[in-house]
Amino acid sequence: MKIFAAEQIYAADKTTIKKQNITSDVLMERAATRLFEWLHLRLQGNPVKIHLFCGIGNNGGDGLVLARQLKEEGYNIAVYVVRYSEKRSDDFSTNLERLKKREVTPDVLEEGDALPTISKDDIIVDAIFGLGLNRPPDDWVVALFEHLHRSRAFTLSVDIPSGLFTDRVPSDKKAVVKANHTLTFQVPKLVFFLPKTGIFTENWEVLDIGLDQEFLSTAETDYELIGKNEVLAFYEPRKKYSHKGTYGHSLIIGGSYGKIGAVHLAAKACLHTGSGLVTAYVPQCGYTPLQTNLPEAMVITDAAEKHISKIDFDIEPTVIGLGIGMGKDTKTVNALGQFLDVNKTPLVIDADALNILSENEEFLDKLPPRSVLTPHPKELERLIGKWDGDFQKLEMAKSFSQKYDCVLVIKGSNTLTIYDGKGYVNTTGNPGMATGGTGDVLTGMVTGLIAQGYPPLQAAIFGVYMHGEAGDTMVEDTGYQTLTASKLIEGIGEAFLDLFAVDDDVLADEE
Ligand SMILES: NC(=O)C1=CN([C@@H]2O[C@H](COP(=O)(O)OP(=O)(O)OC[C@H]3O[C@@H](n4cnc5c(N)ncnc54)[C@H](O)[C@@H]3O)[C@@H](O)[C@H]2O)[C@@H](O)CC1
Ligand SMILES: [K+]
Repeated sequence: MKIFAAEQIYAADKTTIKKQNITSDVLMERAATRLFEWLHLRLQGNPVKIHLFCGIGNNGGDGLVLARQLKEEGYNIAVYVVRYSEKRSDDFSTNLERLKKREVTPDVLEEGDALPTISKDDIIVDAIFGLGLNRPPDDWVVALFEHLHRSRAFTLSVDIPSGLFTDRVPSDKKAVVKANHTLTFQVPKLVFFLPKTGIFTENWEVLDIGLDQEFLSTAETDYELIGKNEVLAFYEPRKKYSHKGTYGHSLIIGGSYGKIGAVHLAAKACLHTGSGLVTAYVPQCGYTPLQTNLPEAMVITDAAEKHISKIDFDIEPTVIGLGIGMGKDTKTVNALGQFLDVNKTPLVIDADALNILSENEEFLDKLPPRSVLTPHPKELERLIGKWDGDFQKLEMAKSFSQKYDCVLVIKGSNTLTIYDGKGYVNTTGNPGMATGGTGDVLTGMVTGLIAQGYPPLQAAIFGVYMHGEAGDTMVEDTGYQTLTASKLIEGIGEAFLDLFAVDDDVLADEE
């Protein structure tokens, strides 16, 4: 699913109005009707108090239309106009008049006014600012936001939590409404997925308001949301007349004394993702544990006992996963530099190899085109430098990926894969996966996909999705705290099966 920038949404709005020959007022009515339907379906006439806070722009207009429709259905509402500006949008004004005709006169809130009492069992509708926010809200509006937050009432934001910009991180956390749920129009917004801005809404949901399909399907966007539909397009079925050679040979290079488990996890995940053959290249201390515990993998050992001192092998791997548990011993650093001088095989690079690259920038020029780098936030910072906010981080990551022609997988709650100026936002995964070894599993999975012929970008996007899906499947049995990297590997099979699973609802309909 595409993620549109605010300007594109305004343009989609305009095109829709023109092509459907409607007024903006009709579009607002349609959008707010979707909000009403959402609430009405859940509340079924429940007399709970609903406080609607409306700004003076079109977001506020949506709130006013919703208030009118709730009133007509007999709901217990209180409406407030948050007058943070003298200006009013036309559709706001039209709908204010319509509401007044239904004998609902909103309370106007201005600087210095007493704030309404809200009980924790009430519902707040936040229609104060939408996509049009262009500067931080005034202090008294921030105080209102804090008042809403303190009430602990369920807060439903319209389109976007008020105070959240679409293109930058707010400098003051208090200056944004904390939404329990956001009903966003037509398309998800990038800010829902970034660590410093995603925290302002616990959940989000898209409401289809019938914006012009042609515009939506033809527009190019800088970001895309990756769910099952997107990755299904990449999936390569296993062929009947195939053999292990058909699915590539992965080489996992890494490990050091005390960190052989990382290689074990990566190699095992690589096998579970479908790599035809997997070989591990480890220091000698890794030989016995790997041969004992992972019989499917072959093992080549370095001359050194406890760390990699020279990367030297006589096999021809399809792809190499590099760096897990490798450490940064001087000999290892030299070995990596010499290896990169001669290597032409596609690479997936993680962990200590990333840190070595950060400390030896000249190595970056030696990477084969479209190498996949999988940094967590700290490793990313070492690679691309410090950033100021999530948006600058993304721009810096894009430049880095362009400069070195690499696929950059920024690991996090919503892992973001960057390549060729575009970002792919993953939707699977959960906090249970914040545990040692899950990154090694991801490296193994992406390596295993490239081994089977998936191009590096698709392997990264698909691997990240499947990794998260495996975690989501397993956490249902383990709970967050007990999910481990080994468990995650067990979930990879389920993640593949889930790609083609038929929804229970569909089956129920057929019965
Ligand atoms: N295509 C869509 O997605 C649709 C969008 N609609 C709604 O329209 C919204 C956008 O409406 P607007 O463009 O009117 O934007 P807002 O409703 O966010 O209004 C902000 C208004 O306040 C001013 N302003 C911005 N920051 C301020 C600040 N810190 N202090 C004081 N004033 C400030 C702006 O100049 C603007 O007039 C969307 O978020 C959505 O809720 C819907 O009505 C219908 C369709
Ligand atoms: K809002």
